[in-house]
Amino acid sequence: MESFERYRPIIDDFEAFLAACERPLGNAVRVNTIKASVERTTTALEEDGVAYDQADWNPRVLRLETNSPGSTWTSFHGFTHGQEEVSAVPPVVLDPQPGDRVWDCCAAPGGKATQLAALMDDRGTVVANDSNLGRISALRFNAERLGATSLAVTNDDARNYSLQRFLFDEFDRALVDAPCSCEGTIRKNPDALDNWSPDHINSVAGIQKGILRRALQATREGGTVVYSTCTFAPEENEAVVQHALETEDCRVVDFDLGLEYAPGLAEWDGETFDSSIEQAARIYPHHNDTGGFFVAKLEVTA
Ligand SMILES: C[S@@+](CC[C@H](N)C(=O)[O-])C[C@H]1O[C@@H](n2cnc3c(N)ncnc32)[C@H](O)[C@@H]1O
Repeated sequence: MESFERYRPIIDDFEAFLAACERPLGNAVRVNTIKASVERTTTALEEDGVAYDQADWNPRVLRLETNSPGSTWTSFHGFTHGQEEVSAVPPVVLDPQPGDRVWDCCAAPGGKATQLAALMDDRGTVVANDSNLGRISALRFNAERLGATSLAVTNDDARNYSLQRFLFDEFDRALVDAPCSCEGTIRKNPDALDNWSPDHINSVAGIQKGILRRALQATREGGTVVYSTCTFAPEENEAVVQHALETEDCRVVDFDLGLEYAPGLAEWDGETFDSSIEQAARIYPHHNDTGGFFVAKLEVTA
């Protein structure tokens, strides 16, 4: 937790933040509406004797009072998918519509890609890409288990992704759920900070900038790109969005979310960020008793 000291000046109620980071995270699932409605799923959970709480901001997210959410009847049947509550936020912010062409640039193991397909009623195309071949099998498995037939899986580096293989030459929307230093997963994974270092943060920030730029280039004018990480480091969040504003035709836009969060930072370590980045969301563990996430929404302007 020592590495979090650098965030003392920017996090409100820092002691509450630290205390929340030390508490283990409860189990949450997302209802897979491709296979079953929320009502059918909650009825099945009740019949199974599994207690749950529906998230205020999203009725499709259920907090389960069981230590083995993967062993419930609803999970066996693909009605639910184990997914951290806060991890369900970026697809909701992207707001894909049925029929859209959506690129999930960093998709494995597929929690958000299958959520995107569900939000689109499984109509349209979700190109679920990941550069790590070892994680692709989990992505395929989850797509099949959850019945997401609109998913097409590719295995490439998103930074120089080619659209030549498709019958279209741009996407309507893209999600960059970037590889990151994972500080915000500390409640789920107490070892998350074992490999923490400023060098690692800076090296992953370079990859993030490349992926976000490519996502913006591959999305049509007026289309939407959501950039998210499960980390607090401003080098991987506001600084990456700032780089995109300086190098691509895009702007940061506002969004509504029924969750508590802090705004994007105005400055960090001597770097001043564009004021529009304050519309991004910094979701801290002490805000909603979740993990940590950063989410920014961008619109392609040319
Ligand atoms: C935070 S995880 C994605 C989680 C996923 N969105 C989900 O909800 O299940 C980041 C992913 O980025 C992938 N990745 C890392 N570098 C990449 C690159 N250059 N291009 C595409 N994917 C990359 C990693 O293999 C990893 O699976």
